[in-house]
Amino acid sequence: MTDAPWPAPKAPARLDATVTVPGSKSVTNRALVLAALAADPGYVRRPLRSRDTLLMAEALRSLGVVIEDLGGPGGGAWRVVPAPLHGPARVDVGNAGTVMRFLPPLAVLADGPIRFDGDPRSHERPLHGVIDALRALGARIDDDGRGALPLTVHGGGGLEGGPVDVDASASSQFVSALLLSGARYNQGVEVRNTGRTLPSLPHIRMTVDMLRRAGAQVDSPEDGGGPGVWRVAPGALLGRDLVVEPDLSNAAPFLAAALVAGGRVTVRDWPESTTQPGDRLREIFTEMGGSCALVPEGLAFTGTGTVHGIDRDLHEVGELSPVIAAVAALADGPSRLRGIGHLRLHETDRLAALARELNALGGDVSETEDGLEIRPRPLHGGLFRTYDDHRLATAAAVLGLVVDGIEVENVATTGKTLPDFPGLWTAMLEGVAGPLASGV
Ligand SMILES: O=C(O)C1=C[C@@H](OP(=O)(O)O)[C@@H](O)[C@H](O)C1
Ligand SMILES: C=C(OP(=O)(O)O)C(=O)O
Repeated sequence: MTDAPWPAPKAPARLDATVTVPGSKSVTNRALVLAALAADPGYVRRPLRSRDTLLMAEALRSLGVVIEDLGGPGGGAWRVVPAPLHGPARVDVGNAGTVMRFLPPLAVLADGPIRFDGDPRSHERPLHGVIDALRALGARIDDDGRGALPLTVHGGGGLEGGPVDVDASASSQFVSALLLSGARYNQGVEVRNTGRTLPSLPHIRMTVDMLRRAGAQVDSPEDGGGPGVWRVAPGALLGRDLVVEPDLSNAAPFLAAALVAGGRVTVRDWPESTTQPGDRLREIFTEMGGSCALVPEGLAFTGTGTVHGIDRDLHEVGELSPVIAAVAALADGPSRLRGIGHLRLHETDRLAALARELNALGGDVSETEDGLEIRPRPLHGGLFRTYDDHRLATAAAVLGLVVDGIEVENVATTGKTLPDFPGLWTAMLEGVAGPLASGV
């Protein structure tokens, strides 16, 4: 990346903005997969159009699925017309966990070889849970033996399916991946997590919820289905007409802005009920000193500029950690962020990157085995390196609101899940931020 660093803007005295956050990555990519596997056409409205979701759409198209862009305001809509899945095809996963994990279980249904590859980092991210499980269920996969990309799935036009053990301690996406395609296997699928831990449970709940809304019969541990066991019965999936919720994890930096700079930021169209982990921000940022209310327009979040430290297990909401760490570095007391060892396997080693970059600005952050200890100290300006990680870049923008001279390396990396983050951020500081979503 050769672009000049982005000078992160300082906040005005008091924020007062209403923000439209684009659609959820996790919902958009699940919706695309489920629509592609359905028995009839469906609509994905207000989809996120970012690198991760465009890669998903392109991958499905390369397998024969028709995805028509209907355009329209507020993200517009995609019409998804399922079709028999064909190989040979090549899938570029970029560095999207959802693409590299969700699509191999779908590719086994195709009638030819599907080659998967992506960014250099995608070769380091764990995929063994998906590869081993698919092999145990009867799939033929060629890889280089590391349990990672690149690989070829030799689609045989179907899969027997049935019970399978998976160690999902490295990523909840292993479980979600198998469940999403499981209804299309002859026997369905029964996934048992053999790992000692399981991150990001809300994302598995999202998978279960979206499968059920598509007509699948799913048992989960939460309905007494046995600890760590999920079952999807074989059967057809329905095409849906679905409106994608705003991405609440990407709402994090905007809410954090009100917290650290003081003032109010309202995020439009905050869902009343959701499986997105970002909904926990209401509680986490309230504990850190803010207050919030669901108002007709969305979630109104108010801060004073004074932030408190927290001691919290974040394993269910790991993707919120980079922004929480940035806020914690500006607090009036220390923080311990626990239960997030799996973040070492995300877009970058997020624990190492956050500690290194915050310390380079004068902070006092240490890595623990499963998290971070953050002892706030006055920070100074400097270059914040982002390691091709969208959430490192948005975390740096939060620091820049109150610390002079923060420059963010490769801010364009935010495009993984957020189109035009700098534009949205600047508009927030000017008090507007984003087109009205209502009426879409
Ligand atoms: O299923 C999903 O949509 C996701 C699950 C989580 O992955 P991990 O369980 O690997 O943390 C999360 O961090 C990621 O951003 C999105
Ligand atoms: C971990 C993340 O992404 P991915 O879907 O690539 O795993 C993330 O968005 O924080």
